[in-house]
Amino acid sequence: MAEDEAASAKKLFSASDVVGHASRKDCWVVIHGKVYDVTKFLEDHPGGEDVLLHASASGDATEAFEDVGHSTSAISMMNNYLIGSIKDYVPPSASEATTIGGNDVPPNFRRMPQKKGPPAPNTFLDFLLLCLCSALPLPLGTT
Ligand code: HEM
Repeated sequence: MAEDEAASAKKLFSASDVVGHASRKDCWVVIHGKVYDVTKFLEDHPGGEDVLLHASASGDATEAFEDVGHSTSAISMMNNYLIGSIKDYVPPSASEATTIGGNDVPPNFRRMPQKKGPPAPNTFLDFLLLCLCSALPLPLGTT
């Protein structure tokens, strides 16, 4: 039946559940809202254990994982380490500054950089033009 699905759904974790599993003896990574226990994979990971530990400590390894451009065989290997998924997962693309469970900042509290709009380009020119126009005498009745 849907045993595969049930197996891959596994446990539901909250963002804070995954905090504190970033050591050589206990290393979880969160990728696309799924939680992987890669402790046993650390030594075998072709990219090295340090990147996994670092990605684990960052709270959400999705971007780091995607940046590497893992092969399809790497992606299919991931199932071996799947232990569950994150409840109410907020993808990192929704906020670059937020890390899941990184520091107890709620996902909807984001410090987005305030983008300043460009200054109005012709304000000064408008001003000059106004001065010029009001300084010019109107040539009325000069015929
Ligand atoms: C369960 C999770 C992961 C699995 C199963 C996995 C598996 C693999 C595999 C099989 C490779 C060899 C190249 C390939 O086939 O694509 C690889 C390379 C690599 N992985 Fe991972 N990986 C995982 C997570 C991560 C994470 C979270 C990072 C974080 C940055 C990472 C960084 C790298 C790097 C830097 C390489 C080396 C790429 C290269 O030398 O070209 N991996 N990984």
